[in-house]
This record gives sequence, C-alpha cells and structure tokens, in this order.
Amino acid sequence: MEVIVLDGADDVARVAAGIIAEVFRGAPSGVFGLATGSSPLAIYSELACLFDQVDLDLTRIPGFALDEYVGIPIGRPESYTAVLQRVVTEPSRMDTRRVHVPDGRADDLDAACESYEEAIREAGGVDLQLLGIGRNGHIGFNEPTSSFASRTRAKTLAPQTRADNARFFASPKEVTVHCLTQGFGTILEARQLLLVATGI
Ligand SMILES: N[C@@H]1[C@@H](O)[C@H](O)[C@@H](COP(=O)(O)O)O[C@@H]1O
Repeated sequence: MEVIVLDGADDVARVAAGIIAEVFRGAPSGVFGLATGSSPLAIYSELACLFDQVDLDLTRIPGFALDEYVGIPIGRPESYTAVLQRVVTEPSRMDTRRVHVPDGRADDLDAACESYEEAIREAGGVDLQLLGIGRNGHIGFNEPTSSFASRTRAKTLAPQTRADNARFFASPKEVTVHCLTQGFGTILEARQLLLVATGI
C-alpha cells in the first residue's frame, strides 16, 4: 500500500487522475470502478481534460458504480445513476450502455445484486476502483462493522450517512433509508484500489 499526502484537493485530483489515466491509457479492455461523493468530483473533471491532452480514451471502458439508493425515483438528479451520468459518463465520453449502477428500483433486490456481481465477473473484474470514505468510515455504502467477505447486497444506511448525504437532496427526509452496495469482498477483488480523502 502506498500513502500519498498532498497539499490540497487540487493536487489530489491531479495526482489521482494521473494514476487513473496511467491504468487506462492504451488499455481498451480495462474496467473502471466508479465512486460517488464529493471527493472524486475534481478527479473526474481532471480526467475529462486528460481526454484531450493524452492518449486516454474511455469510450469503450466499462464502468461499475459502487452503490445506489434503493427506491429513488427514476430521473431524480440525486440518484447515483444520474450523478455518474452527469459527472463522469458525459464529460469523460464513456458509453452510457457500458456504465453500470446497481438497480435500486428492482422488485427483487437480491436478484439485482446477484446479477450485478455477475456483470462485474463477466466484464473480467475491476482494474482500478476509485474510493472515497465517509465521515463514519463507510466505503461504498459499507457501514462500519460490514464484513470483509461481503458481496453486493441491500443495506440500511447509518443515520450519520443519511445526515451527511442530505446535502445532495432537497431535504433530509428525501434521503432513502436503504441502499445497494458492492461488498468489501467485491471491492477487494479489484486489481488496484485508489482511495481519496480530501475532507471536503
Ligand atoms: N456512497 C458514497 C461513498 O462511496 C463515499 O465514500 C462517501 C464519502 O464521500 P465524500 O466524503 O467524498 O463526499 O459518500 C457517499 O456516501
């Protein structure tokens, strides 16, 4: 494990985008693990700029999100499906059809989680997984005490996480109680993990 301490969020974005670009540059078959939250936003902006500056073409790279809210109405801008479309897929010119998010609106959530795991396996596994970390230490939506062997599954969000994420919603009441999240067991199978913490 390498720990890189930098002066500020701008430097984190630049260095992290460079690491990501290094993995996917000239590797049309790679798989990109996508994170949400505030910390990755500047990284995605940097990546979108790199598209024009270096030989970085993400148009054929599949992406897999870590998590999604359960039951959030289609089209809501707070859903991670919408967020990733807005902040990564469009600016980085990824292919919407190749960017996957757990289906938080499925009637059968367990089946949706199983098929998500299957889709990651079929894609050949994640080459680089970008991660943030929540105030209480959650990763994806794996709250503290989650098993390191856990797979994609439905979970209940901790009150702290709902309160923290309320800033993305019109009101705290709109933050859903349940979510789907890749498990630690799923995340740890990625060939490279890049966890960023900027305190913003
Ligand atoms: N589901 C995401 C997590 O994957 C992320 O780690 C967390 C912290 O994000 P940040 O502190 O960067 O806003 O936000 C959300 O809860």
